[in-house]
Amino acid sequence: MKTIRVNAERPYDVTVGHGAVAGLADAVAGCAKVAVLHPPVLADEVARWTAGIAGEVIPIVLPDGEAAKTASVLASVWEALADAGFTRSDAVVGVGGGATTDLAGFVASSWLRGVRYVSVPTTVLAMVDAAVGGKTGIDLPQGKNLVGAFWEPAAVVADLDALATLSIDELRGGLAEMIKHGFIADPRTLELFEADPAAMLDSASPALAEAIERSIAVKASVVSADLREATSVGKQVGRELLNYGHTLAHAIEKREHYTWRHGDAVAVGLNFAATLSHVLGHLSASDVERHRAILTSVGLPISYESDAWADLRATMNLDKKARGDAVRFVLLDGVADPFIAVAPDEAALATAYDEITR
Ligand SMILES: NC(=O)c1ccc[n+]([C@@H]2O[C@H](COP(=O)([O-])OP(=O)(O)OC[C@H]3O[C@@H](n4cnc5c(N)ncnc54)[C@H](O)[C@@H]3O)[C@@H](O)[C@H]2O)c1
Ligand SMILES: O=C(O)C(=O)C[C@@H](O)[C@H](O)[C@H](O)COP(=O)(O)O
Ligand SMILES: [Zn+2]
Repeated sequence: MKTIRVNAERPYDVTVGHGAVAGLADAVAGCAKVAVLHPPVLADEVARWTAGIAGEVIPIVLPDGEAAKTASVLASVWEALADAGFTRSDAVVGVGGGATTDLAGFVASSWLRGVRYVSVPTTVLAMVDAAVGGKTGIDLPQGKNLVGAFWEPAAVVADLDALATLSIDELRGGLAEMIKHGFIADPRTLELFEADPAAMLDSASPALAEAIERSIAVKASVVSADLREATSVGKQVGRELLNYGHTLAHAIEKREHYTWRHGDAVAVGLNFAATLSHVLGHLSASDVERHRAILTSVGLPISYESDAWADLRATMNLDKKARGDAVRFVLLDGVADPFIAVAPDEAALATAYDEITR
């Protein structure tokens, strides 16, 4: 078992390892009621994992996956909490993938203006990224994660045993964020992928466990330094760093009406961001090729539709990094050497997109 400290506004621990969920009862000790939000597929696990909780457990079943991140689901959970007489001595727990933890965290941030929140991520993506760092929220038809709050968990419990039931496609989606962490901050992660891509697709492999721990450490370190994502400037890159690949990824997700896996969209977005870095004269061609090789070695997509650029470019204007009508990208000069590009040349953007189309 490993404990990784997040030292932002309200310090908390991420506990990661086989059997970590045994720590859940302690994380909600003293809470009279514990609302446990989860997708239908995890009902049995939730019953087992919450059996040792002293307070009253109130399971709330959410729609599966991204369908949970809507205003109507949010409102329905608020009403369930009201009906249950949920007060400030109670706690919200999110058990599931990143969609569940994003919604559950937002519920906790907004109920009575904020109650205790504990995150129990059950996908690779949620363990290494979504459950850590306090970004919560929902989607709108107009754009991804457009409504939300920063609300830090009191604890994150990442039990690697939970990954045993995850489909290979969902596991793979999480690898995209890990590869992102590798390129922005941790070359050793890239070496782990290059040494044994198949091990990264095996939920029980020690190599995946090591890479997950490294990835959580990257995320913890970045959000500890800049929880609220202050505007980054040039080579001074704070939390916006974690948005590498996401400007295009979120536009694809919106275009696909949130039916694409986030991780798959991020994989395409990483290829785009690397290619754009190269087109603008920064990243070397071999480093772009390294992105493509690692992403494809684990079966992630790197291309998107050739006729979609105008639509995707328009959506980017609502990206949260944009300021006024200046769209901004996290780009790389090299591995672990990021910078912020403000309003890059439109022709360069189109050229880079053209290079990643199928
Ligand atoms: N807040 C953040 O910092 C942050 C970071 C990255 C991603 N995100 C968000 O996370 C979401 C993506 O998360 P995700 O990839 O985990 O998707 P997800 O939450 O939709 O989960 C993927 C699927 O796996 C199922 N599942 C979850 N755990 C399982 C398990 N142990 N066994 C079997 N099935 C299981 C879910 O029911 C779902 O069908 C997106 O909404 C993205 O925007 C947020
Ligand atoms: O934690 C962050 O900050 C990130 O950017 C991590 C991303 O992987 C994640 O998808 C996040 O939800 C995107 O944030 P957004 O502010 O662009 O919606
Ligand atoms: Zn992401």
